[in-house]
Amino acid sequence: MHCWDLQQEVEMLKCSKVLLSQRSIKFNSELFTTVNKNCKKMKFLTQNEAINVDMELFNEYKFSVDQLMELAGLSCAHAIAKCYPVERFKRVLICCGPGNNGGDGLVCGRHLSLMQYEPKIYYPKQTSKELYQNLTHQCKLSGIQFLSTNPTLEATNDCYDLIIDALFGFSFKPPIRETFVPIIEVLQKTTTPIASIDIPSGWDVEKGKIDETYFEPEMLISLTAPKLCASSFKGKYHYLGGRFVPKALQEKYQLNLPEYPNCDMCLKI
Ligand SMILES: [K+]
Repeated sequence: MHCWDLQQEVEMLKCSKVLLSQRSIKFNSELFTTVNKNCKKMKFLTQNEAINVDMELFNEYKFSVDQLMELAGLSCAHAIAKCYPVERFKRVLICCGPGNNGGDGLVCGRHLSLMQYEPKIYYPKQTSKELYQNLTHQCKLSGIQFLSTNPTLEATNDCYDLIIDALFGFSFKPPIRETFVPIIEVLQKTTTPIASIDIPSGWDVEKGKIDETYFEPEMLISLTAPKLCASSFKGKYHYLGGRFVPKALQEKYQLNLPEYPNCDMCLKI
């Protein structure tokens, strides 16, 4: 990828009146940003903004959790399949947390199994809510095995080609509670690539890597819009998923999302 000065690039686009549907630009050596077709920088959300967008989708737009989770999990499965082809990354471990991020992981697993992957799920803190019970039931009937103990470092290195991190999303508040410390420690040391859903688990939603408990995923799939911590993501693949935000809501929060190509569920940013 070329190094560009953002301002110069925007000026150039303005002058030449070229409309580009999306463009990834690397500037200041590390920080990636994307400019939409109106040359506006995509917004990276604070934790409160992410929670407010979420609440508005449910309260004002009357979406149900099931609806959005299905689309979010499906978009993650599509993004993963683009970067990790099933021929080489068949054996997938999905680590699911207690909230909606974990639910996205369950949905993603079901879709990956339909795409011929062989996922297994580690889901240490299950809830009795009907939605999660149903998602778990669907995974089991799809032939997905649930692990009863924390996977060891050796198992993650030898028995899996890819790990999906669906432990925590935008509601995470550090520090990591006891139940999840062992799996986070394994994720820090494993040599198997990790794809994180929405937030790399353990990262502060806004400040990113604030203590030694963090791991570096190879892939990040930001849902709805990237959160502030995504600006310090250094992995190979950053995707946007969750193509369900109505235009009016995008405008209200000035998300400046890039255009998704055609009917794709996800977009490389
Ligand atoms: K996550």
